[in-house]
Amino acid sequence: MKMFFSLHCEINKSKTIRFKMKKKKSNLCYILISINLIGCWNKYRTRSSTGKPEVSKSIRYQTNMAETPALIWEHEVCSLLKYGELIPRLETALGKFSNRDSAEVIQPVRTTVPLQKHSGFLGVMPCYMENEGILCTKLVCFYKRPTGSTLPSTQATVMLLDPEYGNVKAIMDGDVITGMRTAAVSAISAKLLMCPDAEILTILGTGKQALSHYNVFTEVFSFKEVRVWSRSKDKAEAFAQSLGHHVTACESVEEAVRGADVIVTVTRSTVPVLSGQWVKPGAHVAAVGACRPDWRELDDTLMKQAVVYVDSREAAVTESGDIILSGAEVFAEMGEVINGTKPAHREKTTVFKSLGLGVEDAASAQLVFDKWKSKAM
Ligand SMILES: NC(=O)C1=CN([C@@H]2O[C@H](COP(=O)(O)OP(=O)(O)OC[C@H]3O[C@@H](n4cnc5c(N)ncnc54)[C@H](O)[C@@H]3O)[C@@H](O)[C@H]2O)C=CC1
Ligand SMILES: O=C([O-])C1=[NH+]CCC1
Repeated sequence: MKMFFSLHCEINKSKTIRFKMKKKKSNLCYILISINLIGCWNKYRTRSSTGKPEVSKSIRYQTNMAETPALIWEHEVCSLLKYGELIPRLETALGKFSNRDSAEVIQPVRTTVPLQKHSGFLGVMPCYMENEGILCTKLVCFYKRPTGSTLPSTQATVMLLDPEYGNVKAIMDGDVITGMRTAAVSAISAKLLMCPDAEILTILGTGKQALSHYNVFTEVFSFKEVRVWSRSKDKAEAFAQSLGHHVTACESVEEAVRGADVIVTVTRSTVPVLSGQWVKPGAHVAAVGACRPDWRELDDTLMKQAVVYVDSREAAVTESGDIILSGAEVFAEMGEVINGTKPAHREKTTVFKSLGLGVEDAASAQLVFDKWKSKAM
């Protein structure tokens, strides 16, 4: 691995400046550090009456308190984030979110800016967890791509900030976080809501989320059968083969979901693909796609026959086409079930409508950062 050196500047009581060299892992880090140092020097140096540069109080503040942002790349996030550690952190975060205690979590519904020309949206997802000292925001662009498009459906970046000073502590890849935290939250919903003897898992869709969902569901549970479906049989077969010979590619949604105990919908569809007619009574559905008020994955029959759980009530009634257009009632948030304030109806057909929350990104990013720091030491 390439090693770079970063320059660290310290100011002692006599206002003399010391520069220290420190090993860093990336050249971009090095560039950022240099920019930061030059910027902070230019901004905060003052001229004394003798015309010589003098260090003001502000630079002491800046150099002592502000740290150079860490840049944490996709492969690093990938190697640092493990479901075994992520899942408990997300359960805690969802529980705190549902307490609606502003000292625990402040997390508004994401702001979305339409990118009309590109059939997409920029989502801004801030979150502050005061008691834990976590201030975070994710920027995520997501798109309604035409069939056959090879462009990514989502691209995300996560930023962690120091809540006291407001400086950025870390900028990290958000794609792995988005893939893993979304799948982990679906697995939490299944852990709480699927029937205890669940044997058959079906995944509708064969993209990024399909893969992260397959990974976590097979790591955490022991299904006897896994089925996958995609609009193109070839894609479904290629996906099934890439996962192993125990995975079956199905021709139709109906064939894929009949008799399944757990169904994960991870498509980019904007119209219903899953009908309640085909869903076994008592099955659990984790519905991950359709995150705009006019997008659907599930039909009205399913939405009305199921007990509906969500990640956030506010987000559900603002962003979920499956909830808004079906008129289905939200029974509980996942966090309420975790907190024990709402029951988990395992015996009934359940839908967990996932939209994705900033608090999930914040908890995940802090975990990545903690591990990155302990490795860097
Ligand atoms: N709830 C959450 O927290 C999150 C939700 N998402 C959403 O999850 C969905 C999947 O995301 P990715 O796996 O990253 O996307 P992807 O582009 O990697 O995969 C999408 C899959 O949907 C299939 N598909 C596209 N149009 C379809 C249609 N009309 N009917 C049936 N299948 C169709 C594609 O063939 C592909 O298999 C997207 O809607 C995305 O916006 C993404 C991230 C987080
Ligand atoms: O939570 C998230 O990152 C997203 N939800 C829908 C698209 C992206």
